[in-house]
Amino acid sequence: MNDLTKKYIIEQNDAFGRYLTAAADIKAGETFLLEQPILLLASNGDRRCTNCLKLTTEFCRICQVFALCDNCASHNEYDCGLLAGMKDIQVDLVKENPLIYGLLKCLLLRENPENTAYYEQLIQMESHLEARRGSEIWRDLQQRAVEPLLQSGLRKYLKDVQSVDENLLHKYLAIIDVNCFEIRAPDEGQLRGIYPLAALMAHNCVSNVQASIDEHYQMKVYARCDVAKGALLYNCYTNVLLGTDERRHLLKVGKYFDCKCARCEDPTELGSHMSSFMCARCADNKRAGFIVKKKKEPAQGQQQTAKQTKSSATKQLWLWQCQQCEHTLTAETVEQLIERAKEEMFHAKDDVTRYELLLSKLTRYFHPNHYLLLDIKQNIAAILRSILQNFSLQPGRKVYERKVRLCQDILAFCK
Ligand SMILES: C[S@@+](CC[C@H](N)C(=O)[O-])C[C@H]1O[C@@H](n2cnc3c(N)ncnc32)[C@H](O)[C@@H]1O
Repeated sequence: MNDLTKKYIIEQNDAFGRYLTAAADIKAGETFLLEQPILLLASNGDRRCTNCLKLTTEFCRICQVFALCDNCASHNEYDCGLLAGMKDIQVDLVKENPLIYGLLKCLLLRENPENTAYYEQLIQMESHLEARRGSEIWRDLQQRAVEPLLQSGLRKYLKDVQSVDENLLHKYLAIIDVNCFEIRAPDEGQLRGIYPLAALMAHNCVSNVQASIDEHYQMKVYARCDVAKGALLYNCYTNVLLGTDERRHLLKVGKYFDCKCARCEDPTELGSHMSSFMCARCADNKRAGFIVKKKKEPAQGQQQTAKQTKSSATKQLWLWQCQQCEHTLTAETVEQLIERAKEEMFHAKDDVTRYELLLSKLTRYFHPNHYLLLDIKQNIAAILRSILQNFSLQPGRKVYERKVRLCQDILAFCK
């Protein structure tokens, strides 16, 4: 390891598990962590060449298990040799279930004596195995990865065979889901990478670090702002351009924790109003009022009755209320407004005129900074980009101006 190891410390507490803090002052823009992945995996059941990671339908002629494209002569010698020696396995079962490859890569890391240290790092990672047990994702992966792998017959060729059971395989899948970084694939689509040190950083919806991954899959993590010695190094695990409810939901179902960062806890999302609505009553009175989601003050003596379900109790903890006039919206109305807007966005797909009309219509109900309006702006900007790249369409000055304006609006949120 290089000198950068002096820039961070691994610590642990009950709230976050393990996390990183700054071991010294880190300046804005300064790189404090460089890391290579211990695993690179295809996403979404894609079939990718195990060597160059491009999409392919070809397989290695020697081991016959891993995908290998025509442009690549070979892949990892140890993996290929071990698999080639497994004479009576059901190769078709492996090929038909591409999610098996993630498991296979974890098992091969465990097998290879040269990779013991990497495997130790992998198996120590947070899995939230018990929270996943029996869930929908558990059942789905049981069917599409765990069972086919166990039925393929390759288990008997692995060391310490008794320990290679459903539990271990689900643990691998859970570790990947909780810890992976999304990476752009060399052709199209996404890959998933496991970077054990970078994965230790705790989450915050306003991060103080930025991770970038180069074409050789090396990750570089640098500070987005000055970070004082002793401060936590926070990465953002989710899309910063989503509203609080959406971010919290994704973090809960994907990473198994309730985000309590300052942005999630603040009804105005630190003044950005990315989840706020326009108050109709204030608009009637010719003033601007914004409806935000606030925690309800519990009435004195009010207690949750045994009959209340957990979700109804959770809903009752929140209130959508105007900061100016205290006018309220019910949670159902808010849900409907969002669902209807999403439906209309779906139907406007790829049509700039429909998007622009929708944008001006929704501005009556949603705060101009609302994340759905931002999403529409991004969609319009993407369409305008392709128009501007096509000189045969002879785009006029207005198209350029609109594109610049939209990009300025979007960039304002990325600071
Ligand atoms: C990528 S791992 C981070 C490393 C992990 N803490 C460990 O000990 O291996 C993500 C997990 O860390 C914990 N975590 C990260 N950020 C958190 C936060 N802001 N609040 C609560 N838990 C957090 C959660 O358990 C989450 O599933």
